[in-house]
Amino acid sequence: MSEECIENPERIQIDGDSIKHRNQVNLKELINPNKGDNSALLILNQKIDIPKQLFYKVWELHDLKICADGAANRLYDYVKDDESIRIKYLPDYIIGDLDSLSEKVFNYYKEKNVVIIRQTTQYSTDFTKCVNLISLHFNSPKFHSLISNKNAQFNHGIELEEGIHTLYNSMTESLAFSEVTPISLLALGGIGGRFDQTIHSITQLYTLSKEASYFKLCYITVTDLIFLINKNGTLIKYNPQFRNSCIGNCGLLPIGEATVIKETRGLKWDVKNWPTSVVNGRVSSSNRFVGKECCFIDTEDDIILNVEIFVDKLINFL
Ligand SMILES: Nc1ncnc2c1ncn2[C@@H]1O[C@H](COP(=O)(O)OP(=O)(O)OP(=O)(O)O)[C@@H](O)[C@H]1O
Ligand SMILES: Cc1ncc(C[n+]2csc(CCO)c2C)c(N)n1
Repeated sequence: MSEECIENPERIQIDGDSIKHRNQVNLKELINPNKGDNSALLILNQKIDIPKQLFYKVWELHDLKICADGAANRLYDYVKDDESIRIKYLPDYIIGDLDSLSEKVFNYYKEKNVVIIRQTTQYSTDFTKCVNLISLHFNSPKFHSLISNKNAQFNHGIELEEGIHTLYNSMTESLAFSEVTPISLLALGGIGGRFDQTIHSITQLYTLSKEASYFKLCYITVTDLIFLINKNGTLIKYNPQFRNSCIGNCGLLPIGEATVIKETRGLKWDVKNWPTSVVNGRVSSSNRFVGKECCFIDTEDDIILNVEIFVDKLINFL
């Protein structure tokens, strides 16, 4: 079959119910998780730059808050000198090799009984340590009994080098993925800044999709939401007012591997049988959603989607 590309009007009706799809993503739920999911906000080590109102709202909307190492400095600094606010926004965990966590911030959160776990391995990033910890938090009774041991143990009884990874690996042996409650994971600070860190963040989308698919990971930045679209048909749903006010352009980005976009429905430029590849310079960038309430993306392999967001407007819809 030969490739096609058509240009649609600014709004078209797409009947999502009549399209066979294996996966579904609700755009708003990437930020405001479905109540049936477990949810976590992961703060990575970059200056927090989203508007304060939005940050505090997103904080409230997530069950668990985790700082990757020096991200705790960023959280501490975000509230400037307002102690009455700082005390309200205590993370549940700080984890990492602790090379970037300042002594002042370490002492502050330690005194407030935040669980601070040191993991010294230089064979995984603090990001991965966080992701393993989040899964243990929601799925491992053994991890909970370690953490809740009131006899203050060194490093909460977790082996210093890679105890979290060891606990995680032994937990996954007996974990039936299909029975695990989905974890909505919103990550702040993983994109932009240092490029190797940014690419590492993208690898996590693929890794979790393959190895821990109960995670629904999405990055939020001041300009974008970035997440993975599973192959073989995904319906992306949104409220029309939300789309009109908060959403701009989008890009279908075959970062991990070249693929074929079998079909899209509801994009400004809809394609069929469209080979896409970074190497060959064929990427659907600067596209946008024109389906009134949904659009459909069907690819032969997983692909990354970025969706432009207007952060100042988002707060009105959360
Ligand atoms: N500039 C950045 N851009 C994107 N993500 C970042 C950046 N800096 C840190 N991060 C994320 O925050 C996490 C914690 O940051 P931290 O400074 O502790 O990094 P790290 O894991 O010690 O890495 P490195 O030793 O390479 O600096 C990192 O694992 C990474 O996921
Ligand atoms: C092939 C290879 N490349 C780089 C590193 C270094 N490294 C990877 S993750 C990490 C921790 C960052 O906090 C460090 C230092 C390695 N171990 N193996």
